[in-house]
Amino acid sequence: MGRSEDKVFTERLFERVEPIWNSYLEHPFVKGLGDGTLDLEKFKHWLKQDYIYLIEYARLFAVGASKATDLAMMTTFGELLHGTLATEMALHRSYAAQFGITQEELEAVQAAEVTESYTSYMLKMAHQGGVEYTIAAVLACTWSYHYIGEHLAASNNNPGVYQEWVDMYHSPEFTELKDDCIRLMNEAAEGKSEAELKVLEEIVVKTSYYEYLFWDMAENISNWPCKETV
Ligand SMILES: Cc1ncc(C[n+]2csc(CCO)c2C)c(N)n1
Repeated sequence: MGRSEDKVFTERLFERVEPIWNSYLEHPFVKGLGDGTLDLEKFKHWLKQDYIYLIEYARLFAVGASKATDLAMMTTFGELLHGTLATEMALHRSYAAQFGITQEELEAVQAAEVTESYTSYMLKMAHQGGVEYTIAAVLACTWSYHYIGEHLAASNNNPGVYQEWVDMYHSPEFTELKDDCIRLMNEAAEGKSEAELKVLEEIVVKTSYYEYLFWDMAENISNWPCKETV
């Protein structure tokens, strides 16, 4: 019998999500980031929505810390929480300032449909299960951005005004955060039944699809269709 437990869990996950993540690399928004041709208005929309996304995402690490099964895991969640609130959100604030968007404006942004749906889904899963659900919910986000950052840095294109973006997501600090998430996932998967692993796998697949929808939302500068009339 072929036992999938013989493979490290995240290797199995990667095989499942690789085609989805490769589709990000073909997405016009991501391509535009990589070669510097991305329309600034689209980037500003992404930035504002991502700021809201990160606030909700940071809550997930707090849920993870509260559900952690040992002190080392709790510490890792604390570091991930700090990394998001301090490092990543600071880059967003600095980009925003560069483009004339104030911090007050950033905080007043209304979540677009995808932002709300994606963050609500992750938080729902995190609250529903043990700590492994939280880890599965955050994994695609952290890992797929690193995947994109690495790919864009390796291509010989010039990201221009988006250089800092590319640099951040494959920087040693972010590589470490991504590796922490992978390690947490494999530790949490240890000893789980195939049925339990399947549930975790579906969370990673679904969040990977949400990541694609998030790129689409930014590319199309979409928000709730009624926003102009309310
Ligand atoms: C939609 C969306 N998905 C993923 C990330 C990337 N990201 C979010 S938190 C984190 C780790 C620690 O800050 C990383 C890499 C993003 N910014 N926006």
